Amino acid sequence: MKESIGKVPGLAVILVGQRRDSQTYVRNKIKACEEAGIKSLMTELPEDCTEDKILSALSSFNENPSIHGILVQLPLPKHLDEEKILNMVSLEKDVDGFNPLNMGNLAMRGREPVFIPCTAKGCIELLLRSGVEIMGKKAVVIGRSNIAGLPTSLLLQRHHATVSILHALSKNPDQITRQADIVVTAVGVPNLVRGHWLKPGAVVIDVGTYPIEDPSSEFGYRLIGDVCYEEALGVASAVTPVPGGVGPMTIAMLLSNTLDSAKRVYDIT
Ligand SMILES: NC(=O)C1=CN([C@@H]2O[C@H](COP(=O)(O)OP(=O)(O)OC[C@H]3O[C@@H](n4cnc5c(N)ncnc54)[C@H](OP(=O)(O)O)[C@@H]3O)[C@@H](O)[C@H]2O)C=CC1
Ligand SMILES: Nc1nc(=O)c2c([nH]1)NC[C@@H]1CN(c3ccc(C(=O)N[C@@H](CCC(=O)O)C(=O)O)cc3)C=[N+]21
Repeated sequence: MKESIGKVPGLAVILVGQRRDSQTYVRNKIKACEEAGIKSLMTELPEDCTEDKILSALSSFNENPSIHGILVQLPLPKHLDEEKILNMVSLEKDVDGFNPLNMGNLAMRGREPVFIPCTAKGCIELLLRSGVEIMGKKAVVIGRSNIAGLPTSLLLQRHHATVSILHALSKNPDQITRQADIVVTAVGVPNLVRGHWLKPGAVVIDVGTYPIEDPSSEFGYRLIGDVCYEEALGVASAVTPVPGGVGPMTIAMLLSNTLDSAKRVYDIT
């Protein structure tokens, strides 16, 4: 019998407000935890809750020895100070990697973050497991948000890609993407990346998800990505689908970070 039996990884999730997309993502994360044998603890707070309420929930999770990972679902309602809240998540339990200190360590040479943000880690994992070489390759990341674009560009850089970052004010984005071996897009604009934006043989990772009405689907909507999938398939060597691509990888990396955190606490290698 394994020594680790009885030592169960624990994840605490804080969800503030009633956003339908956030509720879906959190539900998916909790379901994945159950399937993997990770104990999850969910705190739901109303849209108008005070910052103190969240900080005190975080403080109790930081102290709780059976919680190894803490996740504050983003975005938070406007009246809350996101930086202050994320700063409160203990570095050792920051399985989302969104504590500014973790993010800073991801950006700085010679430093190691305790955890790498899940979407970025999921994108790199997809590349590595598909045998796509990153070192020395030209990568373009479209989008520079703290949650997706920025950490992905930093992580590609850590893997020695030559990285360009495109954003809403970039001019002639297609000319830049056409030079790229790897294109990661995290914008949320459907069909932004067309077939002619791509170099033949490029690898395309589509992080974007945009809900469109679809009465025939279970929840009345379905998700589409940033990439014009059919066009891209005709030019690229590989394209990740939406749904069923980066989304599930993000969740898998959350579980992986939570497990790593628990192993560290229980001193299991
Ligand atoms: N599958 C998953 O696991 C995840 C999916 N997502 C999805 O990824 C998408 C992006 O999310 P998130 O990063 O949080 O979104 P944000 O809105 O925070 O960021 C969007 C980024 O895209 C840039 N942008 C906007 N319009 C354009 C454009 N026309 N051309 C180029 N860049 C543009 C913005 O530029 P600027 O900085 O100049 O404003 C910004 O950097 C969403 O669809 C979201 O649902 C996000 C996280 C995880
Ligand atoms: N603190 C925090 N951490 C996050 O990691 C975080 C967040 N806040 N806020 C929002 C974004 C978005 N995100 C997704 C996770 C899974 C899917 C996912 O599993 N998508 C499925 C489909 C889901 C569906 O059907 O709605 C798929 O693409 O196949 C999508 C998006 C995590 N985020």
